[in-house]
Amino acid sequence: MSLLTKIDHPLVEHHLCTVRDKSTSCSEFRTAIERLAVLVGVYATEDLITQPTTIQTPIAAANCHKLAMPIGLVPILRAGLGMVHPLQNLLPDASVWHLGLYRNEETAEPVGYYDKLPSRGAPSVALVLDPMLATGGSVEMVISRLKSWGVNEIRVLSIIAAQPGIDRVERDFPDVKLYVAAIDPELNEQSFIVPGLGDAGDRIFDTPQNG
Ligand SMILES: O=P(O)(O)OC[C@H]1O[C@H](OP(=O)(O)OP(=O)(O)O)[C@H](O)[C@@H]1O
Ligand SMILES: O=c1cc[nH]c(=O)[nH]1
Ligand SMILES: [Mg+2]
Repeated sequence: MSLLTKIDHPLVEHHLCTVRDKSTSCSEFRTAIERLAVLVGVYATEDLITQPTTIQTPIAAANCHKLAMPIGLVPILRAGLGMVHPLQNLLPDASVWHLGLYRNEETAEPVGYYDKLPSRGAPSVALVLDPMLATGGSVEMVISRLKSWGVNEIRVLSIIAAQPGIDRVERDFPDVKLYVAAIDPELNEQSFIVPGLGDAGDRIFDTPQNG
């Protein structure tokens, strides 16, 4: 059974046009990433476990359901920060655990530079946030770290994922669920996703690297 969910939804298609377009402004890009993160987030949380509870409305008692497990959001710095607020809105009680990685420009291998996870207290479910899954190296480094921390269930939320990166994560971590808005076929020589959207972190934070 594949644990990959590619979200087919007209709103996803619409907002993907905005993030892919090189003429989209930085603020429009951020907003579209947030809208896509909500859409991916809804699908990535649709089977979270809830427990029954009774709520007193102004009229009568109502049978309701509350989320039953501690959930952690794990944005991969920097670009993953662009998905935090929309997911926090959906999951206001989730804790947020930051991990900082960048890709070496020559090798495309991930380099870790920020990790303050405590030795204990891992959430039951971790939602890893990163708009881009290219070679899969960054997300695999994070998955390994979360597993060694003790997270039981890991779900990766991405906006655009490349097929080679998906294949790699499915091969190395068959228990990890992937939720993506788009699957692109390939990577270029610099390991950028084709057609992709360029460098997500630079477009979110308006830090162009080449002019
Ligand atoms: O699947 P991979 O080949 O590892 O590539 C994906 C990673 O690359 C980007 O981060 P980047 O290194 O550009 O850092 P940034 O978010 O600080 O821009 C992106 O946000 C992912 O974290
Ligand atoms: O295409 C890519 C690949 C990695 N990181 C990005 O931001 N974009
Ligand atoms: Mg980047």
